[in-house]
Amino acid sequence: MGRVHEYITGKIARGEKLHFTLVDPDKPFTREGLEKTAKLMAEAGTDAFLIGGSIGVTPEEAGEAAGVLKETGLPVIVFPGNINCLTPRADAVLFMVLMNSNEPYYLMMAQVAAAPLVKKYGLEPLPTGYIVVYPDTAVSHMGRVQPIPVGKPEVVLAYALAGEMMGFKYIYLEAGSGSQQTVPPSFPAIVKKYTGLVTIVGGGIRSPEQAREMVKSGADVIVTGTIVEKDPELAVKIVKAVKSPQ
Ligand SMILES: CC(C)=CCC/C(C)=C/CC/C(C)=C/CC/C(C)=C/COP(=O)(O)OP(=O)(O)O
Ligand SMILES: O=P(O)(O)OC[C@@H](O)CO
Ligand SMILES: [Mg+2]
Repeated sequence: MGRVHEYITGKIARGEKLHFTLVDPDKPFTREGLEKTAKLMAEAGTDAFLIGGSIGVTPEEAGEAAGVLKETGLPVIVFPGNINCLTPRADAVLFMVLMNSNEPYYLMMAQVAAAPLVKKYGLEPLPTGYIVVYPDTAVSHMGRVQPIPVGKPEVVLAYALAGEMMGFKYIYLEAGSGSQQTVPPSFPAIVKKYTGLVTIVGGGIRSPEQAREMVKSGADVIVTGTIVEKDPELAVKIVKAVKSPQ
């Protein structure tokens, strides 16, 4: 596997928990504003930047955001809502299958459309099973998601096992950006117990306590986006909670 995968799994092997900062290049940003946020999050200890959005990202915006974020020296990973988010200025891409989608495009055709571009751009693909738990977010709407029953962690485990058997290295348990609730802690817990997948958890994490709970439940990587936009100082506290859960 490539350098970004080595970077992530190396940290996990050393017992670290990771934090990724999500930047949506569709949200209006100035170079100065983004530089400031990137610097703040990098100094707090975030481990990488994700760039992407469900709707409206132009390749130019993705490229500009990647260029600014790369100045921190941290990896920049595309988190694609679609192929429009791909940019050669990033280091890697979460090469995702939206496993609980009812839409063939998100199960195979997005990947077919993306693969030649990922190759041409020289992006490192990080093979990822993406599971969106709740309805009522941009991602669940765009992705035609079949929600996961919250009281049934064994359902999420079955997806994770299937993903692992197909060769994925990452599983992303997503509540949805801006969600009112996080994914149930029982989800990362069961995935961590029975698979060797790198477990990424995101959506609705707005406090250090929630982040700590996810990490203690087994999440390897915590993603925050909305809170970084709304309250960067609180986002810094969340990073610190991830980095030293107790
Ligand atoms: C392999 C490639 C290139 C693409 C795969 C494409 C797939 C499977 C996409 C899954 C469906 C999807 C729409 C994912 C979006 C994930 C994402 C970047 C979410 C970021 O948050 P937003 O949904 O933009 O949140 P806001 O509503 O807060 O802007
Ligand atoms: O914006 P928030 O709610 O932090 O969600 C982050 C990420 O998991 C969204 O895809
Ligand atoms: Mg968005």
